Amino acid sequence: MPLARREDDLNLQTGKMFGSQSMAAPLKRVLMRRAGSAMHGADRETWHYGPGFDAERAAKQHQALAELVAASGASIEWLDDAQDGLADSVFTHDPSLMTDHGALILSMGKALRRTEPSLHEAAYSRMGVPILGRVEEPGTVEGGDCVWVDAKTLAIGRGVRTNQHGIQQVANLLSPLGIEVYGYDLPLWHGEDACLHLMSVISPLADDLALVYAPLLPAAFYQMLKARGIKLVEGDAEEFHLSHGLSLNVLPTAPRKVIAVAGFPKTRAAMEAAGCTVETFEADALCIACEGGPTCLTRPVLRQ
Ligand SMILES: NC(=[NH2+])NCCC[C@H](N)C(=O)O
Repeated sequence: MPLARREDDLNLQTGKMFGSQSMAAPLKRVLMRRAGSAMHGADRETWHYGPGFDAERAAKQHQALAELVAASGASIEWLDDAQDGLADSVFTHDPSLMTDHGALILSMGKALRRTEPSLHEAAYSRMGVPILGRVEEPGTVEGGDCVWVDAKTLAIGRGVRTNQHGIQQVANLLSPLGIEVYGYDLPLWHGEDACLHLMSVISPLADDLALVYAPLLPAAFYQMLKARGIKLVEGDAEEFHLSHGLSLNVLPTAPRKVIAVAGFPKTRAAMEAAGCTVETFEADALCIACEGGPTCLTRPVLRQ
């Protein structure tokens, strides 16, 4: 029996438990890690966190995000909760990527995060999610650099966190599945220690709609989005700068239903004018201080 038929039969029997080659299809299952333990005692300078970082408030803000995610109908799978000093492991978007055929275990560009992919691999093995492949050193790819433009097209930002070796490995793993992988150069922006991912400058809101900060988008990526008829909503420039880019980091729980960081009314109004429903949570201590927003704090396992 062809593989696709066998998978369909299995899904009918068991209910689909993983798979996602879309950025905005309804979120059904997601991997997260509690901030209370992981960020406990984190040293601001070591992690490149801003002066607003406060581990206790970050934990509360993370809890508020988890409540919004759960209320959207997604079930949350928690990574092992431990005070292992891996403060950035709360940003579960980055160490792995989901496909309809299983998870890709990635390889981190930020040295302090190198061991995080093994936490994801352990969680997937517990959850029964197959591993499609692994990115190996010297290749690096972080999930925040990966954007599904559609189910057959993956865009990857090449920058401080993701290199050409890594992009080539992902292309080798995905091209037998009929998926095209495109690499796009990112600017250096605030330097090698700061976090600028491809997802820092775009948040898909639906299959045909995305929130962008166009001045920092790779030009060829911008042209691809336009050529594919994806409508672009411009995030307000001042709010983008004030928030260190977090005003743009928006998590869709379904097409045009999103969770955003509170405090950026112009960006919110632009999304609402494009037909989106926007929920927000306070995230100064967790997101703005630590360079990662609601998309970064979630690794979708099943979107359908
Ligand atoms: N997907 C993301 N944008 N993740 C943000 C990660 C933030 C984290 N502090 C880091 O520097 O790695």
